[in-house]
Amino acid sequence: METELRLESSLWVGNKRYRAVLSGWHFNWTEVDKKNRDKKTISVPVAEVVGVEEGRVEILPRKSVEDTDKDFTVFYVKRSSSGSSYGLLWRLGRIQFSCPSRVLRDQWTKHLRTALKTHSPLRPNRLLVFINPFGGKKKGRKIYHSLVAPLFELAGISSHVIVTERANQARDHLLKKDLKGFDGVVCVGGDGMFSEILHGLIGRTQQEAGLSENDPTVALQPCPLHIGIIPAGSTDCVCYATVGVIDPVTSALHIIIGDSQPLDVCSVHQASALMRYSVSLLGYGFYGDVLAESEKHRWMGPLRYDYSGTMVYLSNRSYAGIVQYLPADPLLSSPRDRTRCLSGCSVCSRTTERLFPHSSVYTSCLSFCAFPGEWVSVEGRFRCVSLTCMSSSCPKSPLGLSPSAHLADGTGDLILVWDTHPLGFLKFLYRHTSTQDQFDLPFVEVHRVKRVPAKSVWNCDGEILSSTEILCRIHGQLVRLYARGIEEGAAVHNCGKENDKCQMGCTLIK
Ligand SMILES: CCCCCCCCCCCCC/C=C/[C@@H](O)[C@H](COP(=O)(O)O)NC(=O)CCCCC
Ligand SMILES: Nc1ncnc2c1ncn2[C@@H]1O[C@H](COP(=O)(O)OP(=O)(O)O)[C@@H](O)[C@H]1O
Ligand SMILES: [Ca+2]
Repeated sequence: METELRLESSLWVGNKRYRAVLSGWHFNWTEVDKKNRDKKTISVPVAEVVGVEEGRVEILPRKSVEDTDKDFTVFYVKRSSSGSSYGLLWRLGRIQFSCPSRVLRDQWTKHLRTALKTHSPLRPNRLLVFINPFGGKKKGRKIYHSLVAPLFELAGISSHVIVTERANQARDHLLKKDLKGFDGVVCVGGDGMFSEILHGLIGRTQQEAGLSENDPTVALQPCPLHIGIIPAGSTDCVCYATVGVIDPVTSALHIIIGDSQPLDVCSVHQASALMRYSVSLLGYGFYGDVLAESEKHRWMGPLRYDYSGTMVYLSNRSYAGIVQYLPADPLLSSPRDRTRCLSGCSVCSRTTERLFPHSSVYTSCLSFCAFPGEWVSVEGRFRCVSLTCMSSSCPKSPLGLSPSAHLADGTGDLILVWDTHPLGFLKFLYRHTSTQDQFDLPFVEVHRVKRVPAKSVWNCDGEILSSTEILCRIHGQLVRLYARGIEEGAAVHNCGKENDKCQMGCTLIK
């Protein structure tokens, strides 16, 4: 049986005395007053300790070490509310302890480092980092070098950094080059850059497994490498929907501590050829037109979407189409159940039990054999048709395209917006920016699905598809991100209590 590490000592922080305790999953320190009474305790899960250094160490504004032999510094994750966003900001906390002897100091640093390894086994040692210097406001390089690289260095992570010189360079690198020794791949950029990494890693994994991505019936192999996203793009939807905030430091800390968030991926085929993979918005009609229009105005940066959205809305278009879908099991969850997929979500973990560790077998089973229900077909004129494997929340729409969608349940939400008068459609769009229910409109339908074939023109995570007739299939938990889902600050939960998870692990939408 594994012996639990426990260490308890009286240590000093400045001129205050503390009782520091390392036990099991937690490291905590309590100020003790002159009469030996306990004051405030700070408790940090060992998995959230970023690093332990001998001496008195600072990393900001630059690294400095005062090499004293009785001191040690602990860096850890500190949370703060993010104001407008739903998730929590993570910041680097720091505490400098003084020990009565060097022997005790060495005991503390050794025990803490051992505990770190034991309690967070997915911490990366070596990362491959791709920076898109032209994403978003073109600040990718600066964001990485000033905010992220010092944290990686502090955590002892070595990174191989590639600043891309062309589109698809990151994807091609992942498909062809030696990836031995890397624990994960990090992209610094937006959803387009993430999509390159996604395609490279899924493609490489299938190549190595001898599987054909062109076969829509094949059970794809899950990717062994984790993906980290440092947001530096225009929409940054995948980051927002998996972390809850667009903040490079928060994302870097999730990478460092080796958080792991599985993600559903939708494969998009035409006839017997793979077109793309999608995790967020696969959208026809309005969203396809906005993307096509926005590509002409890339020079505007992120504002191109606001401009193009307005222009496309004013053009007042609708499209004839046929959409068929295979509904998911309604007993498991529904897109109208008013829950949210948050960190530790039980709907996703129930699926996890079935998918891991033999995910390929069960993915195949869920999609082909064990799945109840029949194909449903709808035909008519649509303003837009969207399929999303996750909520697709982003700063423009904090609850997202489908607020109750799940990151890793093996399903996607299909949103059908029938042709309607312009003000009705504006109401639908506007509701995305607030907490009002965009599905509670007579011309909107939402279905939780496993597969969809359709005829249209598509925006696939920010890329235009050349074909209109497509077959989509959701592959549960095909990739894993360095993230943990959204941690909510002060939310109202199913049980009615604040800041207390309900038994389902989900919370009511505010
Ligand atoms: C009257 C107010 C209207 C507001 C409408 C708000 C609806 C917003 C939903 C946005 C969902 C975004 C899903 C993510 C899409 C991205 O993959 C894609 C590419 O992003 P990037 O690589 O960072 O450029 N972004 C888009 O397709 C932009 C859609 C904007 C629609 C207005
Ligand atoms: N060096 C480069 N030059 C031009 N395009 C690039 C480069 N690196 C990546 N790209 C492409 O730029 C597109 C947009 O990148 P992204 O980082 O998502 O920014 P944004 O969110 O502003 O669209 C992606 O599709 C990606 O393939
Ligand atoms: Ca899903």
